[in-house]
Amino acid sequence: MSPLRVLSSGALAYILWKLIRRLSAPTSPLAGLRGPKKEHWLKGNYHRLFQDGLHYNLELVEEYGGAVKINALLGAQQLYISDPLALYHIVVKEQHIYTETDMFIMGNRLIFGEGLISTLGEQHKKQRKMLNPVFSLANMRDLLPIIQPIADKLCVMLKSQLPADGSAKEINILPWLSRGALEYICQAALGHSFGALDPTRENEYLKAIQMLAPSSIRLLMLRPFIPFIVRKFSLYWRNRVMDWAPIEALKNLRHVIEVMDSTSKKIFADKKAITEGRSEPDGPGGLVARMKGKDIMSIMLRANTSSSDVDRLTDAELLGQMNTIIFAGFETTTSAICRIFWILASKPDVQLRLRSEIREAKRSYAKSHAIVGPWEDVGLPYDILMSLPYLDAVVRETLRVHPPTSLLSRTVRKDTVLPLYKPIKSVCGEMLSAIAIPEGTTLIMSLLGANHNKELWGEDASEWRPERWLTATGERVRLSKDSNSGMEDGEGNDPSVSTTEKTPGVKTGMKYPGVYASMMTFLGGGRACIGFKFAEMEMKQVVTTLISRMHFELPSIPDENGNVKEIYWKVNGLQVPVVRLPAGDNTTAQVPLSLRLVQPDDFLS
Ligand code: HEM
Repeated sequence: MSPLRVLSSGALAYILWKLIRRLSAPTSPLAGLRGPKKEHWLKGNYHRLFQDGLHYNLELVEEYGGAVKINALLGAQQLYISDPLALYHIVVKEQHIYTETDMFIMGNRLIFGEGLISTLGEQHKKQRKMLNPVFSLANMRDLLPIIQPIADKLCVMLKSQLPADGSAKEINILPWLSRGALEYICQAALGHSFGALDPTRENEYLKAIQMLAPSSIRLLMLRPFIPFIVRKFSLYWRNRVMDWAPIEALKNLRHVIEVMDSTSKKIFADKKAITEGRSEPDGPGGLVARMKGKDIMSIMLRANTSSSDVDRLTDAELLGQMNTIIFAGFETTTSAICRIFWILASKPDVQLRLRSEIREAKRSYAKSHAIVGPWEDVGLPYDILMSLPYLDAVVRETLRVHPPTSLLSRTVRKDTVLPLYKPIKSVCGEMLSAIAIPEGTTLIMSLLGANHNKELWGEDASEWRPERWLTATGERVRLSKDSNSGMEDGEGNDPSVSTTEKTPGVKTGMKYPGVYASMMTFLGGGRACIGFKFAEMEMKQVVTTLISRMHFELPSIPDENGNVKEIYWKVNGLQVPVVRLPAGDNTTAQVPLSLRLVQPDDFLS
């Protein structure tokens, strides 16, 4: 029998076995909960949630409330959660019960080794303890001026494509912003440049990291098999299966892993040699010298060397953080920055107001520091950049309404009861204020549903309205103690503390347990996004640099068939911007915008 036959027969047998077991199982423990009907015998409702699922996700919450029973793959039933109290229990109070799924942890371990997204329990806690200080405000402050040249270079690359007479040109900004985000994270995380902003330079690592998400998404349907394969087959047999399997995406993924692994080992060895004084950094103008040891990897290596034996991470764990951080910080940030420019292009009044605020801040900083030259060239220091009210409101509101990651899963590790802030109606009409959940149940946390919850954000929850983050006089609203004050690790995320009714996303003392204001975009608790301050800083730096020099508009010129490009964002777990038919193919990720140099009247008068 051919390897393909063996594989497909094995997969079919596994699917049938799972289906038969599920069908013959006693009534599902979630049977009393309401939710949508199964829409596909194999995929349940999953394809509706994860493929272009914005409206489907929001309608689920609207119709069934904060806890919904959904049909998952292979006949399984899962719980879809957006209730704030339930999410607080899941990510903060009882996070040891609600852990990452085996599929997530084992899949990540195969790809990234022993990094933060591949570990659980004490090992994960130990890694967070080492890494949290690396992302401190002090380190972000130091990093910002060092990475400003990336935004400047990105600006030069885009500007060089524009007509000097001020007329507009359509540019697909996605590949440029993606290259910029890659350069940001590689320099900041590794203190290493792969020359991502130089289009003439081919680089295997860059190609590999860019191929990682698409290859993994193509293998989505194989992911449920990962725990079984990892438990039952040794590394030798897993590699043999990879060799045999006639699945292109699997071979691509293997290549990606090999390239990432060999590159990061080489950079790691060089960095370790410099940290331990066995090797000299590059010359005075070189990146290593310019970084002054402020990159995340160098800080981590120094902290590790000086830590006690019990706290020290192994080389495998340190190595595992490199690709993890780059992967976690690349696609998400690219998506968020693209979204901001798309919004600015769609709302010229917002763009003008934002540009005026930035000009004012740069001029005033230049004046107080006797900096001469065009205001556009002024790089703002961290504290000023982070405190610009309108910029902050635009970034915050974009991340709230359009969270780059919309859904995350957890497995319940022991029988438990999940309390709800707002009771839901059961199948028999009873109101439930808590749900009994048996061990082994999978939960889907809807970050999207949480960020659009009308109960907490108001009737206009799904509207993009930056003013909600501003006072009547245009200052930043006061946020709760834990929302943006360096709280990094779940402590202090109690949703009932230090909130006021005027804080966006807060009602009768209840808020979502997110690390970033009251939103769930970066999650909360011990597994919250460790890089959220870096992401916020990068987004603000790129936006201020680019809109100081360039004006962005939606495409308006019809193609040869008279069709104008309309950008549409598909919510597929991650957000994918495409151009709708007939001007586009509705599939290829792209953000074509019309760009021109800034003119004197591109400011508020
Ligand atoms: C707008 C950009 C970003 C968004 C929306 C985002 C969102 C998230 C979310 C929702 C999680 C939780 C994932 C889970 O529990 O499964 C997470 C985890 C993580 N993020 Fe981010 N992230 C962003 C940028 C970054 C950046 C720039 C970095 C690195 C510099 C980063 C590094 C990480 C890491 C290492 C984790 C795993 C944390 C852990 O498990 O302890 N992220 N991120």
